[in-house]
Amino acid sequence: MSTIDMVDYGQLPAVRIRSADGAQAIVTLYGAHLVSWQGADGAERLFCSAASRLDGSRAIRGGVPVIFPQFAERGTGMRHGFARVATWRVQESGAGFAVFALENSDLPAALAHAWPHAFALTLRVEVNGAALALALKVANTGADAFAFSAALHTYFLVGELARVRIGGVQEGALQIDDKFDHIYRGVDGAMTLAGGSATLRLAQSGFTDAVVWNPGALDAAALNDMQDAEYRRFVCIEPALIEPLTLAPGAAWRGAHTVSIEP
Ligand SMILES: O=P(O)(O)OC[C@H]1O[C@H](O)[C@H](O)[C@@H](O)[C@@H]1O
Repeated sequence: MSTIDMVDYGQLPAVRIRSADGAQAIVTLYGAHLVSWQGADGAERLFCSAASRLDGSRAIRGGVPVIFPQFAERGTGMRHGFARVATWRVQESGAGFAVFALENSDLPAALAHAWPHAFALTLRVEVNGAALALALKVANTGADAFAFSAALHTYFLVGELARVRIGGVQEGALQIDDKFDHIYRGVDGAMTLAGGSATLRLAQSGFTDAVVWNPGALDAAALNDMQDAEYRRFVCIEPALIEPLTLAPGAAWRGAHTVSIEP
């Protein structure tokens, strides 16, 4: 069986993508937010907070938020941009994949007003046995250039934060035990994440940077959409394009993120 169907995720309509070999992903239309990914082994690989709102009133805490057109507070617009709080459409689907789309004309007036550019975003989500492939495309469909940043703010589920080892971002493995927030610039090779139920191999293209983030105990306690102890259950490794890129009219940019489960 290889199909997509509509399911509810909390109060949010979502698309479930299944591959013939038993992998599956769930993506809410709110944010084109990948909230669950399981390889054919049936193990969940993404963290989603039990305290997250799932009603469209604020961004989902976990999964893979799509960050566009600004990263964090590096800009004058909404923190981490509006893509994660906008409602996307299903543009296409097939064996083990779906493509989600968002254009400026889909935005509520207030958001469209605050970022008055003509754009077309697509996010392609594909799963098969032991791999997840995400591809974000940003196209300038207007008559004027615009600048944007983007990221796929992936929350990986781990067994215990202190046992996590991240390879490929620095000399030797990176270990984290509490608050950590760092942008690694010019990341081009593969990264690895050990500390979940299997080692994951991460690769990215188009995205020039990788952000590694965990709020740590104090900041997690201050977040009202995360339970206090949950910070020990995830690490964010985010393919990112931090420095704003200027896109000419008619031009497009593509960023890809693939995650493979090591046997
Ligand atoms: O709470 P959010 O708006 O989802 O942001 C969560 C985090 O995102 C990124 O990883 C940033 O580097 C962090 O500084 C930020 O705290």
